[in-house]
Amino acid sequence: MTVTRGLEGVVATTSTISSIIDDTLTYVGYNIDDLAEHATFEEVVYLLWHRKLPNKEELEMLTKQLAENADIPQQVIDHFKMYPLDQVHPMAALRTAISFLGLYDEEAEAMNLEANYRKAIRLQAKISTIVAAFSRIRKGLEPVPPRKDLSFAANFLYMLTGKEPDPIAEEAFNKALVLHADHELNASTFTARVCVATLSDVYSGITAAIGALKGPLHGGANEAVMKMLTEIGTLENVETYIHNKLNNKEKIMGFGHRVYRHGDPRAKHLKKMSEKLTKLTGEPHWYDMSVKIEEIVTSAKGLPPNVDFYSASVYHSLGIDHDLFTPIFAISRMSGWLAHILEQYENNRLIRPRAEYTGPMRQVYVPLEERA
Ligand SMILES: CC(=O)SCCNC(=O)CCNC(=O)[C@H](O)C(C)(C)COP(=O)(O)OP(=O)(O)OC[C@H]1O[C@@H](n2cnc3c(N)ncnc32)[C@H](O)[C@@H]1OP(=O)(O)O
Ligand SMILES: O=C([O-])CC(=O)C(=O)O
Repeated sequence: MTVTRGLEGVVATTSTISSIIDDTLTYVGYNIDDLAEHATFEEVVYLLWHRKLPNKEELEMLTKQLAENADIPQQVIDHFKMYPLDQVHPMAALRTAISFLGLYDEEAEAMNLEANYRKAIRLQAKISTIVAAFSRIRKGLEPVPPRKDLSFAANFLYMLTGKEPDPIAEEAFNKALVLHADHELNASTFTARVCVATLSDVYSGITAAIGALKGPLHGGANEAVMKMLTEIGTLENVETYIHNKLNNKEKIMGFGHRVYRHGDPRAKHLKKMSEKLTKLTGEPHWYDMSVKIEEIVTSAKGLPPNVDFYSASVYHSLGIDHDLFTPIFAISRMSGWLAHILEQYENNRLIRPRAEYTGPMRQVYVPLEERA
């Protein structure tokens, strides 16, 4: 048996959703740079689910469906109020809430394509409301109900704060959502596909995916980046802090990638946004520190920043609590997970690799009373 640790380089499926070829990322063949510049998140959701950009009517229809399905059951809100709120991470709350939400979906167990598509709309619509409601409840505030007249990006920021975001914040948040929407067979998407390949239901697949995204080697890195920036505190401290970490063989969060060799094409967009937004909020030091960290890590280790690195200072500049950074990643990636889940169902085969056994062999069973 040949063991490929971490399944590096293993091609486990075909897919028509997104591609990473020669460090270029596309969604259904559209370069991420064009989508980041021009597309709304709603257009990207349509693209990932239908493999074509929507025309005007198709986009209006999806936008309307997302707006009409954004309310969440009162039971989810009441459930949040029962959590030990001072110790629950929002990703744990989100993971639990999505699973809980499935209990109130009459079609949760239905396995036909139409029902699964309707569930996709409901999940994409409700995840923003869930994250925003949890954030408010843990602060002792009442949730703000979703508005049907706002874009997906603006509606989330509105539900979080109770105030309509300004156009700069809406544009930045929309771009961040577009950039995070899908990424081929990343760990959380693979998790979702493994789960539903047993013919388990959509809610189970998404719950599993959220669990995988939570870890700091994957989506959790964006929160960890902000923790690092906060710990460093000033530009003068960057050099010593980063060199100490590297000397101790510790990883620098937000750097490196399993697939990209010369850099993550999403990072440059987030870097530009970070520069603009940190200046606007009068906190340019977050950007300056990030640039300095990038210089040191790139020259010492040859590792460029990934999507999580500059997104940290972008979300911070939008006034978002640091432990909501990964749930926000999940709001966007929900679109990709659902596209992959639907694709998996279309042409399913159980995903079941092998393990090379390296433990002891030919052991002799000893009765309990004779064991040392
Ligand atoms: C949305 C996303 O999921 S993007 C990724 C988000 N995760 C992070 O930013 C966490 C930090 N980065 C990492 O841990 C890794 O680069 C990963 C998990 C992204 C990719 O991991 P892998 O492909 O398995 O690479 P692996 O962890 O084996 O690293 C290879 C070598 O580069 C080093 N390395 C990789 N990333 C880093 C890093 N961020 N800082 C320092 N060294 C690193 C490793 O220490 C290792 O060195 P060695 O060969 O001397 O032991
Ligand atoms: O593809 C990966 O391994 C991780 C990643 O960048 C993502 O999920 O966006």
